[in-house]
Amino acid sequence: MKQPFQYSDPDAAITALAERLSVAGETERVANPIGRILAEPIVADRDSPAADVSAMDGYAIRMSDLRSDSAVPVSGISQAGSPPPVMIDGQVVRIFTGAIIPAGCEAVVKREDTEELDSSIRFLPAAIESTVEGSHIRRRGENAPVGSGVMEIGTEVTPAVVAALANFGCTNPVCFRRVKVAVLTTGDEVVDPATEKLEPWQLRNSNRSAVQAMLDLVSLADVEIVDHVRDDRDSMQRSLCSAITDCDVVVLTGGVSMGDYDYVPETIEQLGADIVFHGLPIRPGKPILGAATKDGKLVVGLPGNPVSATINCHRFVLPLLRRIAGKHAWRDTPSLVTLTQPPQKAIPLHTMLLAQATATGSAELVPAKGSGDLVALGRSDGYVAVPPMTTTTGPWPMFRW
Ligand SMILES: Nc1nc2c(c(=O)[nH]1)N[C@H]1C(S)=C(S)[C@@H](COP(=O)(O)OP(=O)(O)OC[C@H]3O[C@@H](n4cnc5c(N)ncnc54)[C@H](O)[C@@H]3O)O[C@H]1N2
Ligand code: MOO
Repeated sequence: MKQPFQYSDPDAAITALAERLSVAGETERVANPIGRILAEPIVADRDSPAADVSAMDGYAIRMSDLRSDSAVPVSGISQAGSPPPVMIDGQVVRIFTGAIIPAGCEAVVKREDTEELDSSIRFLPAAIESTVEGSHIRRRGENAPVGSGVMEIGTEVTPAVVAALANFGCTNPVCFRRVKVAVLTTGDEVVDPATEKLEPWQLRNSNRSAVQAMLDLVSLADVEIVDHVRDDRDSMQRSLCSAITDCDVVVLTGGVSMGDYDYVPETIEQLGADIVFHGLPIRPGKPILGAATKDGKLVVGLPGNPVSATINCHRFVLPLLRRIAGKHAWRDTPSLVTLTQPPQKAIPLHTMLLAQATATGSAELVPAKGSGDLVALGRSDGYVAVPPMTTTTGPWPMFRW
């Protein structure tokens, strides 16, 4: 670990590492694109809306018929799903939301602004006062004219995007391929979570579960390799070498600090990757390591302590993964929260404190004994990032799991 730190804050370190990474190139057509990143711009295949349509249930009128002294006959119906009727001079057409505006119609009057008689209507004062030319008419192409850009390359496909794509007939867009990830945990003391009988010097592998679960949630990654590496140089070299060869991203946990068996940093360098930072002014996670291979693959060495590994996987790996996956807006956009009580100690590090959301814009710190406290981790909704030497309640950014 280098002191002084190469970067003064986590965002600067993330940016420096991001600049060294290769962004997704390969693409594929995807039938269920939710959570994926568009690799082609989506263009309107027709005007949206495709014709002038009514925004209300009511009556299609000519402005010259808008009078309060006598009833106006209703001569036809325009309903969604059918072509419109011809509009006869001096008569109105009953129209429904989404139905096509008949030729000659200049405005739509809401049904509740009329008195409906047997085969005619009277306009109520509200209609006379508020109706102007174009009232309640959605114009052809006002959302997007045919041929215009609807969605850009690099957009993440959310349910809202799926709706927009469906509207333009795009059900299987071209997306960037998923990012291949290797998850390597380390440590002779670490055993499989299913192990029932453990010695006091053993502990269950919670980092593997945390990292894998986090990657499963983002839909951008395929975890191709999950490996546990013993604390010896050869095993580390073998595992890391095949992980770097087969995957775009390698996430390691443990073995990055100053211990005699912390082989991660030297092995990363031996395999030809450049260490962009090793050690940052953050807590938890001071020994974190970020590296990039010559061909732009990402290698992150997360500190082994479970709270540190989990928080820093979220803080560092996820945004960089989104970047590699081709997402345009890859950085986190945490919302601001005010803490219900101030942090207890001012320390000269960027601190990430486990927290529970209590209400919109407010969060409570989860009491934690340190970065091995998995109970506190499990009770948290995320973490709040507090700048160095700060004991005020914020508002500070809250990152949610
Ligand atoms: N001399 C120094 N010692 C340490 C420093 C330092 O700056 N100077 N930093 C401390 C900090 S902060 C952390 S965090 C740890 C990180 O150390 P490592 O990344 O080398 O992690 P390990 O030593 O391998 O493990 C730490 C801790 O976490 C447990 N662990 C490891 N892997 C797992 C896993 N997969 N699941 C659950 N728990 C795991 C491990 O048993 C240890 O208890 O270094 C400090 N030391
Ligand atoms: O990353 Mo460490 O968790 O600050 O103990």
